[in-house]
Amino acid sequence: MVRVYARAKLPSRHGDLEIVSFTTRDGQRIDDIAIIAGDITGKSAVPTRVHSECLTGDVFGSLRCDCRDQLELAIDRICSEGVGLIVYMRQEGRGIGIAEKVRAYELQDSGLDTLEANVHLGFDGDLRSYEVAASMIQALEVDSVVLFTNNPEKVEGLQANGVEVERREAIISESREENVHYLMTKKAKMGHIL
Ligand SMILES: Nc1nc2c(ncn2[C@@H]2O[C@H](COP(=O)(O)OP(=O)(O)OP(=O)(O)O)[C@@H](O)[C@H]2O)c(=O)[nH]1
Repeated sequence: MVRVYARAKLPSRHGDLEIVSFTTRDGQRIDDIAIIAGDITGKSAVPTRVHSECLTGDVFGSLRCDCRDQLELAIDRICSEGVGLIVYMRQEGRGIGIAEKVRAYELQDSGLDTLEANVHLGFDGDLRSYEVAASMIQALEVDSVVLFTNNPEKVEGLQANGVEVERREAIISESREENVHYLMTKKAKMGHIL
């Protein structure tokens, strides 16, 4: 479904990485990207994080969620192992986009939890699909992955789209006063394993 479009070196403050972009089969550029450490082509049990964009956390360091902590744990892990993959999916706000996510935060500030806020706005709790992520992993010719996630739906979503997940590894950051309610809601209502 997707193919590699371009790849370039990405020296980073974490270590030497590579960035890869993709197109659909009919040539449309997609915004989702892969960040790679080492040589993953044809490899099994590649340490892999499929990360959903979180502008507030990933870029601005918001403490409302654990997104940035998880991203940094994953980058440090693949850099220290010298091999691994981060598939960075532009599925901001579990797929509702940044404008609606801010509205969802507004609703959470007045007492709703993260799921109730989505529902109040007329969305399902999670709109993400893992079809494109799976296709990117396949386009990179990765044989199988060790997936860093606490979300069983992510494992199932990749497997359903043909990715061999050798095993899941938890990716747990320190909970903070600002995100403990969010983390507890993910555990209680969204099946996350913390
Ligand atoms: N709609 C909505 N999205 C949120 C909220 N907080 C964080 N997000 C988004 O949630 C996504 C991350 O999802 P999480 O449920 O934290 O984690 P996950 O990716 O399902 O699971 P892990 O692999 O364990 O991290 C990112 O796209 C964030 O922008 C929120 O309160 N509402």
